[in-house]
Amino acid sequence: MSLLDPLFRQHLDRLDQRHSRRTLLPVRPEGAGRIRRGGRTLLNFSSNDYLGLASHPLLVERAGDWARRWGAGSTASRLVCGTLELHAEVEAKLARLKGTEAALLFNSGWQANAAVLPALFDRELLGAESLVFTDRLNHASLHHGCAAAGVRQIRFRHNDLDHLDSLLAQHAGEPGVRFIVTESVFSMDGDRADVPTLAALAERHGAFLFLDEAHATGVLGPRGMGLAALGEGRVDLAMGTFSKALGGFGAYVAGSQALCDYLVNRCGGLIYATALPPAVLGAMDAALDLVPTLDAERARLQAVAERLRAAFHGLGIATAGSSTQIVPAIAGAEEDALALSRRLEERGILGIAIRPPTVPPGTSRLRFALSAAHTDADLEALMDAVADAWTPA
Ligand SMILES: Cc1ncc(COP(=O)(O)O)c(C=O)c1O
Repeated sequence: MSLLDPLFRQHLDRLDQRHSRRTLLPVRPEGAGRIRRGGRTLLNFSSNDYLGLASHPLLVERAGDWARRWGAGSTASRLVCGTLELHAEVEAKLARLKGTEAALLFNSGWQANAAVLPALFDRELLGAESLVFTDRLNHASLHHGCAAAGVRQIRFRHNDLDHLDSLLAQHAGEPGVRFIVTESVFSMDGDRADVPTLAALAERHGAFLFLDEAHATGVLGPRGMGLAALGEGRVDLAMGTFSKALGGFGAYVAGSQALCDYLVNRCGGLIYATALPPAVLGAMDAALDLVPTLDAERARLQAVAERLRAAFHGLGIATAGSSTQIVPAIAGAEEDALALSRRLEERGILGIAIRPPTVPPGTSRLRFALSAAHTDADLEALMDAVADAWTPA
């Protein structure tokens, strides 16, 4: 019993009343887009394992091999003695693939965003408060980074670059470095940002462009290296993760050498955290070998997503602005999304309900994430189950 348990319980009761309480439900991965939960095998359309690499033998083998050769832990932070030759090798390989001068590994995407943004908005570095323009639907970790830095966000309407342009113009006379902070693929709507236009706006308004590529890395852009790698304009910092299409864990920042060297000296989340361990680095290294070879899987993923969207539209189900492997089915009310998710589970499909505060109120949804591991028969099963379970509002 902790001192605050009565308050914790009150809070949980309120969440129960609003159908908003979350719980942790253990599952067992079964590979090939399937998991086992509550004694049943379910087709999993809720993971971010877009290329099916989480169980790929090359990643598993190299993770095990590097752990056996170099140990279970990295034993210290990057700046003490935790930077193994392996970190430097993976960073160099990643920078080559991304076409940037340098890359820097972080322990997770959340940690990278929460720690890198405050380092960039540093008043000592910039001499003034930053002007930070952010997409309204940015991921929680980007909000957290802004909040940790104590900056006020100037929010533009989701993916509305005319609105961003007008806000930048509106603040033109004010002192301070401008930052545009956004994502290339939005995790809950599955839509993309227009990166070349973002880069042009950044150029015109003298702004630093920070692009979160968590859901694009591995899936979009040349050799799956994300939309910043298109090279259509300057992206000052591309952040991405190894935890989604790359099948493992951890994150990266790719950009100039000076940017990465600065972060090594100023970014608390890198300086004061133990470095990633060899097994994780082994999986990263193997993913970087595989991902450039997976153009056929990427093309299929997009084609399958297109089919799913068409099927949903045929049923009258809105899919927000989805144009990627993430296809939301908007239910509206939280309890409707939860009921739908339960009905799908009865039909052998895992489609998790996503609710506020992760998405705006009134837009609770099932977020379906497709994977190259899903077969055509899996997709048919999903479409049949949704057609069966969906009750129009
Ligand atoms: C856009 C975005 N950025 C960052 C993260 C955090 O990445 P990680 O899961 O590696 O901590 C996520 C994860 O969901 C995300 O969707």
